[in-house]
Amino acid sequence: MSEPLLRLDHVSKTFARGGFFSRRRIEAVKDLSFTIAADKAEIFTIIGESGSGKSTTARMILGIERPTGGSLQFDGLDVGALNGHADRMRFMHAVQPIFQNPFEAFNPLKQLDRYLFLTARRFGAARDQAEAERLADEALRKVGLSLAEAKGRFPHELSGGQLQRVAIARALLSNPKLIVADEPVSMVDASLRMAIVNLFKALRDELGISIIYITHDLATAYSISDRIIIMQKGEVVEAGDARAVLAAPQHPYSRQLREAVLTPDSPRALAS
Ligand SMILES: Nc1ncnc2c1ncn2[C@@H]1O[C@H](COP(=O)(O)OP(=O)(O)OP(=O)(O)O)[C@@H](O)[C@H]1O
Repeated sequence: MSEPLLRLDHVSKTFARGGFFSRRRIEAVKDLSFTIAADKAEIFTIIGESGSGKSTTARMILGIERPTGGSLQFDGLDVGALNGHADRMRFMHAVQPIFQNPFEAFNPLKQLDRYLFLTARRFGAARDQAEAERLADEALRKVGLSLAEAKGRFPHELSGGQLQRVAIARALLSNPKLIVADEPVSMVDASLRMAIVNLFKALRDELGISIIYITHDLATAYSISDRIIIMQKGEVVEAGDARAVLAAPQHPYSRQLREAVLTPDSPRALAS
């Protein structure tokens, strides 16, 4: 079997909190292992209540936080110890983040097209302005927008949903293999959530990009996930194929997941 794209091997993260006399250890993530295959793109969902360790996991996969135990490998790179400019650049091209609040991802005083052109020059290998514009337009069209719609506009002139699409377009400019999306729709209007998460399906199917989708939203999680892990207090309490977890739910969270399928938000999930 070929090497996986991403391998988490008994990954843990412990934080120390408090002062000298009242030092407490917080085990944010305990003994987490999973892989994402290199040859088949998938949407891998991490679901769990607040404080279950989802964001800490995302931050370790993105190389922002170092694990205190275990190892994290991405395409032959040790993510916990990225050394040298070439390795860091290769990693940053291949793994792109999407965060919860798109308004925090952009400077409010900077026009959105500038971001896209800069990213196209830096990551997308555009050699001149015309090529940067072409690549930016191509990326925006993949998320249902166009350069004409974004040109000259500031972040506050777009809705949260549109801005999250621009953030996804920017991520696509580096041709990533993996997108780590941490609560990407929790600040987006409920009526637009499905449209954004359905975009992830298109990225998986049409561009072969794997997505790690982190959420506590059961309806969207059920609708788009190939595999799911359910975390509670830093530990995986249930894992497997999304439909299999739903077919035989063991954990209260998986039972809620089953009920979420029956909400008006996800009629398509029921029908499929
Ligand atoms: N930098 C830090 N220093 C100390 N403790 C931290 C730090 N980051 C996270 N924690 C703690 O680790 C635990 C897991 O937090 P984490 O943010 O990963 O959970 P989460 O599932 O993403 O929650 P949420 O959905 O609220 O973002 C929590 O108890 C949190 O308080």
